[in-house]
Amino acid sequence: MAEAEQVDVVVIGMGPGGEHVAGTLAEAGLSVVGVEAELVGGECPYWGCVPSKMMIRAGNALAEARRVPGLAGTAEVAPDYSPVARRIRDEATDDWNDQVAADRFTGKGGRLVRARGKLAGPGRVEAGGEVFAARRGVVIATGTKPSVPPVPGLADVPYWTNRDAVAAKEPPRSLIVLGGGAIGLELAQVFARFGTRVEVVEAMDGLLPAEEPEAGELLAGVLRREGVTVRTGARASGVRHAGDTFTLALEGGTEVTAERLLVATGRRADLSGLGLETVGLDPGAKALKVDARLLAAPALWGVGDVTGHGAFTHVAMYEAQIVVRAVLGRPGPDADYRALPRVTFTDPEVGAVGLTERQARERGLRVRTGLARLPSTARGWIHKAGNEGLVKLVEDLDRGVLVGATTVGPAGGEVMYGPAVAIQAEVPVEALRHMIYAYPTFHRGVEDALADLRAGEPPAETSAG
Ligand SMILES: Cc1cc2nc3c(=O)[nH]c(=O)nc-3n(C[C@H](O)[C@H](O)[C@H](O)COP(=O)(O)OP(=O)(O)OC[C@H]3O[C@@H](n4cnc5c(N)ncnc54)[C@H](O)[C@@H]3O)c2cc1C
Ligand SMILES: NC(=O)c1ccc[n+]([C@@H]2O[C@H](COP(=O)([O-])OP(=O)(O)OC[C@H]3O[C@@H](n4cnc5c(N)ncnc54)[C@H](O)[C@@H]3O)[C@@H](O)[C@H]2O)c1
Repeated sequence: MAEAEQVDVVVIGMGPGGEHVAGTLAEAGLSVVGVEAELVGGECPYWGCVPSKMMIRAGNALAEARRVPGLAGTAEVAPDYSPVARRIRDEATDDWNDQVAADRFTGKGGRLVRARGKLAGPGRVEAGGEVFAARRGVVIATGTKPSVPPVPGLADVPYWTNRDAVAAKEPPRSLIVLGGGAIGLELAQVFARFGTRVEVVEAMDGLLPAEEPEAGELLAGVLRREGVTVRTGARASGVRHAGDTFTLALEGGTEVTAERLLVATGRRADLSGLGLETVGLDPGAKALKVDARLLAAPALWGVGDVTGHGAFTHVAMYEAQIVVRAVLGRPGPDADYRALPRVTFTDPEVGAVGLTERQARERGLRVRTGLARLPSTARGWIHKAGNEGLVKLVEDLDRGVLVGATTVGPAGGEVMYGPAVAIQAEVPVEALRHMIYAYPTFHRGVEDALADLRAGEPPAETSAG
């Protein structure tokens, strides 16, 4: 084996999490090797957040134009996907070329190794035929891959993942979306708005099943009104592909056909091949288990999707900051996921933070919930077309603080920020009730939901004690 080159830190995986750790440490003067098998920047800029949000921006523009009748006259809407495809190539991905990102890292003094990296014992990493010995430690930030369910026939057909959907130059004529989570719903709505006949097939009883059921129900109604077929509680029993048609068979005998099939049934960390066994860790685990300092083993940190704390770029960046502090020996708080925010960028957006009612009850909390419907607020009523939304709050009755909030609406992701601060800072609900909420904003729905918490108080005999 080649003699090991001494460096300070090796980062395996240069997505948003790894790139932030590696770049910041290199800027701080450490000798840092960043190992990347595909593109520096990872899933988010090339096949995830950024291009998908460009698609959504375009779809939303079409939807707003279609809302002109009844509000402001007439508008002729003729969808054309080519500006979207062009923008994804020219502005988001440089045609899937990461030179700018690679230069950004090496410009900070880092060394990039384009290869698949793996551990070769504590503090040692093999990559591209070289071995590195890291004095301060190794960071694993290898992200996730699409998780493809074991539906008979699926592995043998040319299904799409998010990568194919983002790279498409035209919307398909028809599309089956397997999975009604964040990826499935965001992309289903965009393509439908560009004229694709879309059918969403979700195994659980509602859309976005990890979030409050009220949010999934509201979204299902919106999508159906936009012409999307939504099937929930639908289990796929087989898939076949012939000519240019996919046929998805559902338990119960129904068959669904379309030109394309998008599999959006979650993501999984792939720990095999990372050499985790060489440091005494389980390569068959579902995620890299880390502690509140993001340590998986002595001087071995995990960052981002691979840790299983929530597959979001903001989680990767947050964890990266904690690891940077740890490597540099700077003080700072442990990781704290109480106010973990999520936004599904459908229209309406589904903002969520902290616990759902169900999660709070499962933790044994005595909860009280409050719900406000956006169309009943002044701003929602004024907004009219496209005003679907709600605010749902979950209070820990014993502590008198919010532990969860869901904010669905035209600006649902932005409205969530207020409740997020309240949850993180444990602001008493009593104090939230006596704040001034600007009129007529969408976030006044939070005030209404707080009032509903009061109205929804359990009867005196059960609430005592
Ligand atoms: C369609 C879509 C839309 C999304 N939208 C949003 C959004 O709006 N907001 C949001 O917060 N999140 C969104 N996400 C999630 C977001 O993309 C991820 O949470 C984020 O990219 C995770 O960053 P990461 O650094 O953990 O991993 P990744 O971005 O997955 O990067 C990991 C990197 O490691 C590399 N790698 C893996 N194994 C090795 C190895 N052995 N050696 C070397 N390199 C390796 C990979 O090639 C990859 O570049 C979206 C995801 C998808 C798919
Ligand atoms: N806006 C955002 O922040 C954003 C956008 C896209 C993705 N992401 C991240 O990427 C992750 C992955 O997204 P995703 O949508 O693939 O996963 P997801 O876990 O959010 O949703 C997957 C859905 O597929 C369903 N499903 C699983 N197996 C199925 C089957 N055999 N048949 C039918 N349905 C099935 C699940 O019940 C679930 O509803 C998200 O959880 C999120 O963390 C974030």
